[in-house]
Amino acid sequence: MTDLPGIVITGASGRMGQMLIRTVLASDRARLVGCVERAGHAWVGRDVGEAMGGAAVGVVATDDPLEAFARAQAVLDFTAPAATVEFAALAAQARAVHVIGTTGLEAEHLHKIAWAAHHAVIVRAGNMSLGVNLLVQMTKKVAQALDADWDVEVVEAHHRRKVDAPSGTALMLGQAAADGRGVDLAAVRDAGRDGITGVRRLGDIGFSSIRGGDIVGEHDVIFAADGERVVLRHIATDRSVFARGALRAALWGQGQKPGEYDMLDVLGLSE
Ligand SMILES: NC(=O)C1=CN([C@@H]2O[C@H](COP(=O)(O)OP(=O)(O)OC[C@H]3O[C@@H](n4cnc5c(N)ncnc54)[C@H](O)[C@@H]3O)[C@@H](O)[C@H]2O)C=CC1
Ligand SMILES: O=C(O)C1=N[C@H](C(=O)O)C[C@H](O)C1
Repeated sequence: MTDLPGIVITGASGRMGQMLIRTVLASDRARLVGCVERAGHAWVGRDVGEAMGGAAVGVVATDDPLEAFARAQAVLDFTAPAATVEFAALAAQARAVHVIGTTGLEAEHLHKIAWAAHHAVIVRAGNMSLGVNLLVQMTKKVAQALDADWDVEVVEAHHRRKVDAPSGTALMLGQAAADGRGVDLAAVRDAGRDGITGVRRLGDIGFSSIRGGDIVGEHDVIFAADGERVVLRHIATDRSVFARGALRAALWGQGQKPGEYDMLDVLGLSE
């Protein structure tokens, strides 16, 4: 039992944090050794099982990430960009595999994460589900097959509390379409249309975001031509799909060389 990889979960009280706690506790391939929340959070100092309204599980939430990471073989991190950058440096210091699910990361954050990956294994993906990662591959293939007369639009829908847009998944799908077409996404990205936008530019990849209620995560990639449309769709109905993917990534990362990986590497879907 004690030889199983020890897992620390950051952002423990969050929507994903709580799902990750349940997933790791239910696993016979890993053990929960720590949970981290931000300083001042009501969970700090409390057993996380009790904080979730159940029985004690023997893990008390801390606001000291380095102390927790030092006891872990992997860190599952679904928090916020500034926190994730800090955790990347600390996980590298502790030589723990850092699984990053956090989205909304910008160039400055990605640069710091890439630096940490010189010293430790990092697995990062805007979506850890098997289904979305298959959709990424399908999107690239369809984009390869269709010319720029097929307008590409990525439409995503999420719960009302999501803070970033377009979603990390939408950006992965847009990147896959751009890769399939052999173009630079930054040059063709069209997000946040409003007002007199002018006609659609040939070759652009458009993004639209819906926010409402408790939607877990829905993504369509639409290829629209004159007279016909191809629509690729993924619907997540339960956050457990992301948590299972994250735990799988943590186990896969044990013994890998330092570097930055994604879920296509973990799932063996890389080309
Ligand atoms: N890659 C994937 O498969 C998925 C990614 N996500 C992403 O994960 C992130 C979190 O999503 P949710 O759980 O819905 O958000 P949430 O807001 O419910 O949870 C975030 C948690 O992080 C904690 N946190 C923030 N700063 C912290 C710090 N410095 N130290 C410790 N804890 C800190 C907050 O207190 C909160 O408990 C988002 O970026 C979201 O887009 C969500 C689902 C799947
Ligand atoms: O914030 C969420 O909830 C989700 N975020 C990820 C994203 O930005 O794509 C993954 C999933 O769609 C849920």
